[in-house]
Formats: sequence, C-alpha cells, structure tokens
Amino acid sequence: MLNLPTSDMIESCSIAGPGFINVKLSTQWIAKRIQNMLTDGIDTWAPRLSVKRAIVDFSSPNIAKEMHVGHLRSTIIGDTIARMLEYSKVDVLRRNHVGDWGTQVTDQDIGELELFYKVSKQRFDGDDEFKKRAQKASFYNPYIPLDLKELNDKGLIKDDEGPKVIKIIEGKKALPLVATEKDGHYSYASIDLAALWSRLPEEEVKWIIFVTLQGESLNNTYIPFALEELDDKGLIEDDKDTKVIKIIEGNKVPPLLVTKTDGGDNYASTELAALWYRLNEEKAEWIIYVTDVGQREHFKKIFAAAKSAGWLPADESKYPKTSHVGFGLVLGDNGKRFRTRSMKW
Ligand SMILES: NC(=[NH2+])NCCC[C@H](N)C(=O)O
Repeated sequence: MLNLPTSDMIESCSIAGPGFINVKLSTQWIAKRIQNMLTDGIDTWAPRLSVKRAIVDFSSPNIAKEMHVGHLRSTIIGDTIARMLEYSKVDVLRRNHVGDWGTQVTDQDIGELELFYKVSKQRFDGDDEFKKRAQKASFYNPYIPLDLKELNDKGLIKDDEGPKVIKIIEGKKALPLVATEKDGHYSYASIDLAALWSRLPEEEVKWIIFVTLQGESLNNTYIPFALEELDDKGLIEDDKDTKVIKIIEGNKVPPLLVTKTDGGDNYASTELAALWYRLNEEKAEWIIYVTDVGQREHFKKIFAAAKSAGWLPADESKYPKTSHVGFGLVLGDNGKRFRTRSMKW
C-alpha cells in the first residue's frame, strides 16, 4: 500500500479482506471534474489519447464450430472498449477475426458444403416455389421495394439496360451502386440499404455500427511476407518437422510454432500475418485483442515475437502497441473449459 504512487484522483486505499482493495476516489477531484464538464461540455471530459487509430479484435467465433457464451463476453467487452476509444476521438476499426481457416474448416469438408450450395442453387433456378421461399428468407427483403421506390422517387435510380443502379453523387467520388442485378435479383447492396432504411424509421435507432468480419483467412496472403521478415531477422529456426520462433526475452517465453508438421500454416502464423497487416496496411497504433485468459500465452508469444522482429517497440509505453484483454474462462457443464479449437464433432 505504501508503495502506491500518489494521485489527485485517489483519496485513499485500504485492504478489505483477502484479495480486495478499496480505492476511494477523491471527492474534490470528482467535484472539479464535474465542474469542468459543466463549464466546458461533456466532450472535454474524454481523455485525449496520443493514438489516432486503434483496432479492437473482438467477438471472433469460429464458423465451423459452436459459438458459445465466451464469444458473447468478448463481443460485449470489445464493443465497450471500442466505444470508450471512440469517445476519446480515436478512429476505431472493429475487427471480428472469425475463425474461417485451418483444420476446423477443412474438417467440415468444404467439398460437401460446395455440393450443398450447388444443389440448392439448381433447385432455386428450377423450382419456383422454392425460389419464392428462399427470396423471402431474408428478414429485410420485404423492405427492399419500399426503399428502392423512395430512392427512385428522389431520382436516384437509373435504369440502365441491364441492372438498376443508384447513382451516388458526392462530388462523383463514389461508384454507382447496383440495386438489382441483370436477372432482376436484388443485390447485396439493396439488402444492406433496406436494412438501413427499415431500421431508421421503424426501430428509431440513432446509431448503427457495422462490424467488418476480417477472418483469419484474409491474412493468408500476408503469411509469406510476415514469415519472411521474421526469417530475414534470423528469428525462425527449423525444429524437427516444424518451424519455430525462439523468442528470447530471458527465455521466459516458450518457442512459438509457426508451421505444422505437415508444413501447413497454423493459428500463430495467421496471427502474425494479421498483426503485420494491421501495422503496415491498416496503420493501427494500438491493437487490442479480447479473448478469454486461456489465450494469454498465445498472445504473449505473438507480442514477444513482434518485439524481437522490431515491429513493436520494446518499451510498452510507446506506440504502436498491442494489448490482450483477457476475461475469465467459460466452463462447460463438465466443469472444463470450452475449447472451440479442440472441440470434437
Ligand atoms: N486475433 C485473434 N486471435 N482473435 C481471437 C480469435 C478467437 C478464436 N476464433 C476463438 O474462438 O478462440
């Protein structure tokens, strides 16, 4: 307790039973902050951070496995962090790093999924009843005619020979948006517009946030770049049938496996590629990962590898930086941790 640094924000700290510390905020400090807020406006309350852009990697379930309450926790915590950063005027890229790659997906037999898709497409084209049902399946489809009519009434829709397109003016910077395809089908864009349109008047929402799914597979093209950079720096070693990164840091971190015995890429290699991409292409200065604490070691190794490669400064008070926000493990009925990565089907 005696070693705690002093702060005008804190009046006192005391130990309250095993494992608890009470931190009492200073009433004077609170009064001063509220006074500032009243005179200067709520916006001035947000702490100013020295980062311009942050990435929050959260939610991130695996498409070929059951989603569980842990992913929900990650979603809630990640969204909260993203909102706090946005409040502090940081440009936040919300990233749902879905597990759409690796054994979990190949286990599902992509071939079978493709076959399933082909069969239903044939049925869609040949069976009118099925087609009608399928087209109604999207929740927002009933809104499409309404919102297209509104856009049409405003003179925004152009009936080109083929598809209907929405001309976007905005200083001609944007490309036209396809509303219906050549065969009269609604496009992906019209479903999005209908969703937006129906939510505004019907649900009276004030803020709609779109989260970009950037699955693990997106970064596959960057794996060679990332691994090559690490290799050039002499960080990758062959270890029996696999390639590993021996991370030094006083040997506190065990080696990181970056290829599997069959030569394939693994969770760590896609992770490093994602980090490489986020730093170099997306220019994020702070990357925050929200998962359960079970992945702490994984992130520790990834961050240590990135530091050894010089991607991140060794000094953690400097940017760019990475943080792992870990929450408690979610246990199944059997009292064991839910491990989507090793779940058997
Ligand atoms: N960049 C990351 N590793 N994000 C978290 C991914 C979480 C993983 N899909 C899981 O369910 O365990």
